[in-house]
Amino acid sequence: MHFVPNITFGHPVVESLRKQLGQDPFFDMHMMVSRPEQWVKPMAVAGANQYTFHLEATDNPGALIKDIRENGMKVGLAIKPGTSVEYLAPWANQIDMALVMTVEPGFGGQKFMEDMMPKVHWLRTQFPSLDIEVDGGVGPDTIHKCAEAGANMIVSGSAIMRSEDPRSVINLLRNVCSEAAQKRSLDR
Ligand SMILES: O=C(CO)[C@H](O)[C@H](O)COP(=O)(O)O
Repeated sequence: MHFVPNITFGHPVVESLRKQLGQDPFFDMHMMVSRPEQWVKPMAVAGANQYTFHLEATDNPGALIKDIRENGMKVGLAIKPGTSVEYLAPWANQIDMALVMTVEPGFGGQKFMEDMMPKVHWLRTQFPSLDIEVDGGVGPDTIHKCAEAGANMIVSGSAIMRSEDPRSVINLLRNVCSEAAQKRSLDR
């Protein structure tokens, strides 16, 4: 299970969830912040497994990637809808996950931007084994587009939280992604 805690709560949530959960969760911290450099150490100390920062928020992605690794975490690199995927490509071999935002960062409940799917498809074609995540407006109505484009990780907020049966929504989202990934591996 991957947890993507909201930065509003920050690293105390990581510490407290780690204590409460009787399992070993994977914490990916999606840092929708300016100056992401300043939170690497606190997140590592709090027990984060992966640190995802925005390409737009730093002048030196290479140094930040190195720092995250030296602090024992995996690296995620996110781009906003207005950022071309070509800016992410030079870093793709140095990261564990590329995150394509399918809404403007800020808040949940926004409309899924289908026109981000070519970015996902291009990344999947160029980097077949890279983890590719989509975030924003993802739910039962949009998951097929994400999975077919090549996303294997998703963030889904409102579609799950507003459902009367969150478990079945989670299962559906999971199954659609796994089936698409299986099909891709058979096609290769
Ligand atoms: O934080 C976000 C945007 O800034 C996420 O997109 C959001 O939390 C996901 O929620 P939803 O599925 O409702 O779009």
